[in-house]
Amino acid sequence: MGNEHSSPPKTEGQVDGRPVTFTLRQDEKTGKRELIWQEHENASQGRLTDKDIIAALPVHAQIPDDYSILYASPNPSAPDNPQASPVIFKSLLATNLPQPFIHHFQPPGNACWQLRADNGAFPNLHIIVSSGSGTGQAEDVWTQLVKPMLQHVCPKANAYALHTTTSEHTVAELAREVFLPQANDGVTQAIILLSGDGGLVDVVNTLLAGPCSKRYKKPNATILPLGTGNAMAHSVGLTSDNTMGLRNLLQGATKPLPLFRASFSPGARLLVDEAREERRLSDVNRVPTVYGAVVCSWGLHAGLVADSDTHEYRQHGAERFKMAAEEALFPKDGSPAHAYRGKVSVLRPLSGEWERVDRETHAYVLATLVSKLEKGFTISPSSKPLDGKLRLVHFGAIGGQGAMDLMTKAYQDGKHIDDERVGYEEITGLRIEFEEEEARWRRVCVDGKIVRVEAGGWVEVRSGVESVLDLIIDERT
Ligand SMILES: Nc1ncnc2c1ncn2[C@@H]1O[C@H](COP(=O)(O)OP(=O)(O)OP(=O)(O)O)[C@@H](O)[C@H]1O
Repeated sequence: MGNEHSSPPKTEGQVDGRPVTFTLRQDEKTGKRELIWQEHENASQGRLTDKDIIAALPVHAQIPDDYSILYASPNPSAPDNPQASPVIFKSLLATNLPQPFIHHFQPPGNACWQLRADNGAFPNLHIIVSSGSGTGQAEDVWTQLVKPMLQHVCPKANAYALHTTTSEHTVAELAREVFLPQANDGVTQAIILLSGDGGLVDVVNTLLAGPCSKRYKKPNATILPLGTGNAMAHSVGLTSDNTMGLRNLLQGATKPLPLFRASFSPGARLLVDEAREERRLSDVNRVPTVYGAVVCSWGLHAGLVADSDTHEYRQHGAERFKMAAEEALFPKDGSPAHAYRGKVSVLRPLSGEWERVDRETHAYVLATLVSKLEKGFTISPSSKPLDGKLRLVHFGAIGGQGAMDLMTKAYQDGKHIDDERVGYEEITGLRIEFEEEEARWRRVCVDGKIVRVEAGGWVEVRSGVESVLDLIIDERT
């Protein structure tokens, strides 16, 4: 009793039928676990680290000592092929594992996988493989990781619908033709999205575009980090291990996905196909509207997302944002970084009054529901996963170097918010009235989509939109 240095748990067991001795090590500082097994029949040792493990699942109620350990293993082809899945699915059968290992890696009672079998009926399971997201890894991640895992865990593995995108419209069409009518009919649906934030936003906007019936049943969705920024995936913590979101899928529970509404003046247009084409936005009560779950911005952020959304830039993955930021802050013609002209007003919690931000020019105006916009870029350190709080980050035209310094601090765990030049607060509304002649300075980013507002136009963002989708997240991470 009271022995602080007790030896790590050990058991005699089997791996795939071969006798072994298991040892479960836990790092005192990080708390991370490692399962090591020593084979009895030869001198070889096997090991699995915490970050690679997807789940430990009981094999059968009548053989309580047997567990399948599902894990992700590095893909040897990945270093030479940007479209290859970084990891592949593997499993092993383990008998008599140390109890603390089972306790930690067996999905908890409220885990979503079980929850989805509502009233004993299996949900309508949809897999969306977004071939145009990120650097194009989604198809290989499906083949090498998600599909074999589903076949392993799901006895009705063939009872899913696989949808591979063929155009930028695929996800919205699917949501309009299948997800919305089924949700309105009260059908339980689970959606596994192999895409970036864009896939999620397309689903949400389509679910909100039609009328909701009284029987509306929110679909469950889970996202794998296969886009460029993957803001949602990074912000809810599902990239903190090596399983590409599969641990989250098997171990997480559902939580409503908070949304904001961005309403625009009548001339606002969505820019598509590298801004070669423009489209009208959907009207909500005759007001052009886009819903978002991640970010609405104007200024530097919107500009660099828009400028880097080309085939050429996309090949650079998340680097594309840094490359475009460099060009925006230090223009090649030697001119200074742009000072964006417009009136910015905010609505604060518990206040019914719009209050003007006391500044005529701006460099960065960004309202967000999440903490990270890309890996390591902590734009809103106070945001907790799916807390539903809209937060504003803003600063004035402080020159290219000043803005670059603040962005660098955002990569240091969000230290920019301690800088006195940065405004950071919780809001419930944001309104921008644009005072720019040139169209490129009137571009607004909503979750990666770019909306160009007409001269003299405006955008108004409000939090607190009723959720239409539940996201699966593992809050223990
Ligand atoms: N086969 C395809 N052909 C054309 N466009 C596609 C195709 N598949 C997906 N798209 C479009 O590509 C875009 C990809 O967006 P998504 O957000 O998923 O990835 P991303 O922009 O790389 O990542 P993030 O938003 O996380 O930075 C979406 O607009 C989607 O509609």
